[in-house]
Amino acid sequence: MTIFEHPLIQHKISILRDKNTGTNEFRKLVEEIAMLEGFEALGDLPLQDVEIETPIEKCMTPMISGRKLAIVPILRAGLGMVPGVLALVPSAKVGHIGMYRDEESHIPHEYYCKLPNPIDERIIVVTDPMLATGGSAVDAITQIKEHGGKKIKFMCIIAAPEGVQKLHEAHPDVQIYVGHLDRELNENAYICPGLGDAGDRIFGTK
Ligand SMILES: O=P(O)(O)OC[C@H]1O[C@H](OP(=O)(O)OP(=O)(O)O)[C@H](O)[C@@H]1O
Ligand SMILES: O=c1cc[nH]c(=O)[nH]1
Ligand SMILES: [Mg+2]
Repeated sequence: MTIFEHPLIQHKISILRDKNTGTNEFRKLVEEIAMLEGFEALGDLPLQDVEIETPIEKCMTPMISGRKLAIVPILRAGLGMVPGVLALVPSAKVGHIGMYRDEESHIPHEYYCKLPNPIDERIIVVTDPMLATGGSAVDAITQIKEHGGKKIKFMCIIAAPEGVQKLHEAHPDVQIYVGHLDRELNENAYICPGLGDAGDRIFGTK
């Protein structure tokens, strides 16, 4: 697991946590944090030499192919992180997995899945700002693997220790990137201190 200690990420997460931060600012911050996290998480994207002609001469020079990356947000809240990663790799493919957590049982239910096909050769970055019980991330990644996904990274903004443990146990091959590791879950399976309901704060639905 990688926990980002960069002061810019920590500063932006603190503003996210503030209950007085409105939708517009919250959305921008989620996007910016995703870009900062993505810069680090994509440090192993493969390069290939391509021929470029500079004003001086032809040369072989390394480039990233967007065909090597798929971003898969877990709806809804994971959508907020997509523009930040796309800013880094604009031609990446984007899949979607829709999951909602039952309010009583906290068990995730999948309601949508559309992934790039084929997906097996791509580095896949699954985005969701919140890793709480871990149920949504575990099920989404299981679904991606059933579609052939192999090289999977999970990127979140805030995680609870319970979620990290569950995700690591279920998918030990998945690299987990966390903006901040929080204290614990409360009786409603919300992260403490957390930032509340990320989906509602991104989309202004509360
Ligand atoms: O780790 P877990 O315990 O599964 O909880 C985390 C999930 O809960 C939230 O989604 P929610 O069900 O609120 O859906 P939403 O994104 O549409 O608001 C959040 O965005 C994660 O997907
Ligand atoms: O704290 C939490 C837990 C799950 N989902 C959220 O959006 N926030
Ligand atoms: Mg929600």
